[in-house]
Amino acid sequence: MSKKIIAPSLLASDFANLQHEIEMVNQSEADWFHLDIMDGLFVPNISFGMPIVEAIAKYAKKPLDTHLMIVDPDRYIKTFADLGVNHLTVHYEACPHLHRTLQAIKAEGMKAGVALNPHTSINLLEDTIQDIDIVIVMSVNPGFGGQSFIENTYLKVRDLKNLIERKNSSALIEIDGGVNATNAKKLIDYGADALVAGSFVFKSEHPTETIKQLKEVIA
Ligand SMILES: O=C(CO)[C@@H](O)[C@H](O)COP(=O)(O)O
Repeated sequence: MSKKIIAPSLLASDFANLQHEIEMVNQSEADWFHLDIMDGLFVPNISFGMPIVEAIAKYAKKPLDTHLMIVDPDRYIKTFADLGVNHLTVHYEACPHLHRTLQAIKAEGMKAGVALNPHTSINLLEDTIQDIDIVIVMSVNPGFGGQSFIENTYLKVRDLKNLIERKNSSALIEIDGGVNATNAKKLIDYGADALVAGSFVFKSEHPTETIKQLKEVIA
């Protein structure tokens, strides 16, 4: 069975101690860094941009899994590649030419991801799933950390897994929003490969131990 992945979201970290938070993830059993880029247009919140991604890239020793919650993401594909990002995920809802966008991400040497809002059907990936490396299934409405997990996500993950198998795609399924030690195992059982965890990790008393706990739960 392939290794299951935990990706702490730095959105919930202490930005005043960012280097310390990055080192914590470096030293932990986490697999990826998850970076949430929000523009205040696609989502009603602004998070952080290029200078912070550059600072993170300087210290991070694990892949940078970057989730663009922005309109017109094509404008910044090369910039993120130059900053050292490994996975670049765009929103289905923000890409009128999704196939072209995926090719452009891959041409820059990054894994190409597509994120689906809670209202967006997995069936819309029928014609692109073979070109996708990662599908982020949003289990909250994007824009904020610390929200409650949407229960319908389990069935969506199951249906997406079926689509991936039916189409012989190698896409990984990543779940983002409200992930904790209670829902993690069930998400993996329904077909998830990677789990993003923000508040559950960074707001806990011992983040390294919390990451270890998540890894054990999904092993
Ligand atoms: O993309 C997003 C929110 O839009 C997520 O990555 C959250 O940052 C996850 O945070 P928690 O729900 O785990 O606190």
